[in-house]
Amino acid sequence: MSVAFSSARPRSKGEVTQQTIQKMLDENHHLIQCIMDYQSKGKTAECTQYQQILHRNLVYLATIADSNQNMQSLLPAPPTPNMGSMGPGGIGQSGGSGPLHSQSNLNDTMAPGLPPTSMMQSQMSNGPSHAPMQQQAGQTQSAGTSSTSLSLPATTHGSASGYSHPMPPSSQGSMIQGPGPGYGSSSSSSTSSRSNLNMQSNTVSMMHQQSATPHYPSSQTGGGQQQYQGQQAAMGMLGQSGQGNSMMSQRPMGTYRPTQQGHGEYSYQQSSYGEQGYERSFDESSQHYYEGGNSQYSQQQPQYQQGSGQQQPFSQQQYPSQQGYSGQPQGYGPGQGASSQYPQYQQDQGQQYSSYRSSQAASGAQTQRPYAYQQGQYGNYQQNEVNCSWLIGLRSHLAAQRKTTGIRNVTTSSALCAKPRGNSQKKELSEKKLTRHFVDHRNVKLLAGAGGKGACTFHSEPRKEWGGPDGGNGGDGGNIIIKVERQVKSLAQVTPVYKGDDGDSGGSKNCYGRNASTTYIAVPVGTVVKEHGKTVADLSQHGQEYVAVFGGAGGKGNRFFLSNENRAPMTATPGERGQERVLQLELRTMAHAGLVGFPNAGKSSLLRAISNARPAVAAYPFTTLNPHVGIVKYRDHEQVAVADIPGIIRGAHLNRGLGISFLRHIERCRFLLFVLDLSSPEPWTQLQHLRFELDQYEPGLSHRPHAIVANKMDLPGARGNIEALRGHVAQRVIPVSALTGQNTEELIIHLRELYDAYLQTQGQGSGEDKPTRW
Ligand SMILES: Nc1nc2c(ncn2[C@@H]2O[C@H](COP(=O)(O)OP(=O)(O)OP(=O)(O)O)[C@@H](O)[C@H]2O)c(=O)[nH]1
Ligand SMILES: [Mg+2]
Repeated sequence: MSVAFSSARPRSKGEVTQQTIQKMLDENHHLIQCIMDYQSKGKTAECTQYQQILHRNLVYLATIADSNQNMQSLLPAPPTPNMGSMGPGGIGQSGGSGPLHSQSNLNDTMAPGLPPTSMMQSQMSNGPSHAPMQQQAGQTQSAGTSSTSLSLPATTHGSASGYSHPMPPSSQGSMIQGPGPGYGSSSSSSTSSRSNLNMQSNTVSMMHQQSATPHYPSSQTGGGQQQYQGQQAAMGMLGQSGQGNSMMSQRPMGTYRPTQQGHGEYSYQQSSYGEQGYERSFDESSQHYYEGGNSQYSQQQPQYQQGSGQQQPFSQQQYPSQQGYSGQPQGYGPGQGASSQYPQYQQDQGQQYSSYRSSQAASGAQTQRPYAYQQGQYGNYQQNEVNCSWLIGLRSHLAAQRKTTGIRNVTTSSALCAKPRGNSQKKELSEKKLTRHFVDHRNVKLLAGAGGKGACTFHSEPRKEWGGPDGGNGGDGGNIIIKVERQVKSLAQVTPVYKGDDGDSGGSKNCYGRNASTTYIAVPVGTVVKEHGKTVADLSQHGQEYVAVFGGAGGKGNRFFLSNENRAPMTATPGERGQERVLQLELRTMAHAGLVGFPNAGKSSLLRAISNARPAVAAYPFTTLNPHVGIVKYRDHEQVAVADIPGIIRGAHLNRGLGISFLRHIERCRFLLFVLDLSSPEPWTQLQHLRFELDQYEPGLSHRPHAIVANKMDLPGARGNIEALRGHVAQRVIPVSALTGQNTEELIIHLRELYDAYLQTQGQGSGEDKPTRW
């Protein structure tokens, strides 16, 4: 630790006087005002700049404080009655003997002009209880052990010889390393953290001092309390560093700062930073820098508390989050009965730290300190009260301003910062829009690309004037291919005319023209290509292609006509024209079963009841204007596709109603479900008309495997019709209610029976195309 201080000392650049520090404090004050001004004006960039400068100053001040604190070792022990028996100092720091203490070295390099007083020492240091320890350490080191903290053995702090507290090593060591199970730092980790101390010693010291400072206070009297508050504020100003405070006021002195403990705390501090997910940058980190000190402070306290078995329940209450300490060894009892000693201080402390820390934790920690310093000793700190207050204000200001201005305040990766999105569930398209986008018939004119013309050129170059013909051939024209794409659901995107690309012309130097690229027309699965009413292609599988028109061949260049008879052919042919066709594209819905019925029979309702499809349902005819396909799933993962076909009325084959154009969708259905409205009179007549219309569209279509679904059984009169219907038809009748879902299970089971029967016929090689398995 001492090495860390030594490394920081050069930064002070010469003699540091109280005037210098005061000047810097004034500068900080000015900076704060500027920051607030800019903040109010909304100039965040300037704000950030000034905040960084301020942070730098604060760190610098803390560094000076660190470098000067070791004067403590020269100073007499503070008048603490508890010192010998309790507290960290009482803990015995006998170890001054340890090589870890570099107090003697630091004394040599102590800044001149700093008035070391016992009072200051006591104020700054962590306490009187440490003073003896440090003295002892100094003595021991002068006896020859002048090694620095760099020579710390790679052992735990508690066991380090240089920091041999008289107490059981386990107590201090466990506290420093910490952490215990709750923090999980091991001795190796604490050791490794030590290696970083050179860089972070200031931080350590500041944080440590912060934690140490509150111990003095033992605010016993009201007047002294006020003084102490000033002192506390100063601490808050300088990164809540007690050292900084002492520096400002009195040039002070070494705080109580057992080096190893500082290391240990530091190492713990590092881990705590990691746990807190530090992702803020400079100005933000500065805040946490102090907060870290604070937290460290609050974490350190429990260690002491736990050292005293009597305080343990209290500490647990105050630090519920640090239950990992509960298993710490005890017997390090500085704070016996201290909690009742500083009730007022607790309150004040809580107020001071309330802006960035749980005041209760801090105050609770304070109460563990037995160091009963007299308030009179802090009289010199009164002069800093103003500075303290405004720096305390600064912190709260900065914290508040960061929040208001959003300067590096949050991480955008947080879910809380994510842009709120609306309901991801898209609104269902209305039937009208669906109809507009659903096209199941197209006439297309296809013109393949023409071939490129051949070139007629002759080679010529110096000394080779007659190089012969070198005209290249033209490229072939582009084909047009109709290709099935699974993603395409209708023929809406098919345009009336397609023109293939022409091939490039040939060039000189025997350059051939480039062949034109192929033009693809994407169509949905189930598209039938017809020409003059005759089916030329049935595209029922994804990826199937049909070359509708071929591009023209490219022309020949004059090089092609070179012969012995004609050494200089002047002939070059143009490219051929591409093929031209007019085709009809028809989409036939691919489904296993088709729902056929009159309008308002409840087809769409039934499909909704037995599948996941969501066709529109309304109490008016021709609600459904294009087919919808739903999938009925079974436990054995078999799936049956059911298509909802627009309603058919009597005379549909004469183009009444919607006509029978949509009946093409039934063509691919392997079995049919005739849906009858049982609430209507004589429902069997509906079945007769439906069959008639189907046969008008395609003879024999009504004789496909089918079932009769008697819908709307929930309505009155339907039950009477069911028996009459059964008397008129020989096929199976399944009474259901699509509205209530009544008996839909029987329909689903029967659907599976039809499906299985269909599969069996397929297995026997009926020769029919197998519908796409959904
Ligand atoms: N009470 C009762 N009403 C039903 C039942 N099934 C359908 N409906 C009603 O009948 C009306 C027509 O239902 P749809 O499912 O749109 O009939 P559809 O056969 O698809 O009609 P189109 O699409 O025009 O051919 C709606 O008001 C439904 O609520 C049923 O089982 N019981
Ligand atoms: Mg419908």
